[in-house]
Amino acid sequence: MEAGATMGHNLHVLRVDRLGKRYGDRWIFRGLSFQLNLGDRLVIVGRNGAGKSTLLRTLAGLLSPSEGKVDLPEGDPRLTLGLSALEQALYPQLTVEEHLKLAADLRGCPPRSEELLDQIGLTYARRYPAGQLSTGMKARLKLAIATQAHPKLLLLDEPGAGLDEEGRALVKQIADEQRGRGCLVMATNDPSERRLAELELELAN
Ligand SMILES: Nc1ncnc2c1ncn2[C@@H]1O[C@H](COP(=O)(O)OP(=O)(O)OP(=O)(O)O)[C@@H](O)[C@H]1O
Repeated sequence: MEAGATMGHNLHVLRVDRLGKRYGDRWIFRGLSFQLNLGDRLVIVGRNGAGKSTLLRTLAGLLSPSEGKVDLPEGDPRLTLGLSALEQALYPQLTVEEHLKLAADLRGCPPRSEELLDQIGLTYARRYPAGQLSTGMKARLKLAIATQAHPKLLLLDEPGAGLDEEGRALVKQIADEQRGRGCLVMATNDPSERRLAELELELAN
């Protein structure tokens, strides 16, 4: 599959070349090639176990490819890449605002805490420890952490899971903002989230 404009163009944000990942001798996906340019939004769909999270984690550099390669945006990946995923751990004892500060410190970027707390609707919960947050509140905090440095490549794994209507509107807002900033890759089977992206890749194994 090839998404976005011409291959060989050097304005790409993400380029994936014959990418494959296997666990043991079982291939989860193989031969994936595509390119995303500024403003491109791609949704990855596929049944449970099809490999959506595995692909996102491989794009994020958390898993190494079994074959092929991923060209990430130029620059420090702590600033150019943001990932929000269900399995991502939060620190139960740290508060919402301490998470934002820690994430900013680790990235070496300004914390933007006030603005982010307001955007994710958690200003009232800024001093709650993460261990006391509901599922949807945790999902909102992960979105804030992923978008904190305005990454060129934003990777969202089932961002709407656990979110209420206002939380889903937040996902749409983030997807819209990302268009002007870089590109978005989102794994989801949710029909309303699928509509947020112009490009679609279906995984089947
Ligand atoms: N560390 C691992 N070792 C071996 N197999 C794994 C590992 N992680 C995932 N898998 C397998 O890889 C396949 C793809 O899993 P993955 O989580 O990427 O699917 P998914 O499409 O994101 O599923 P879902 O829609 O349920 O979130 C599954 O069959 C899973 O069991």
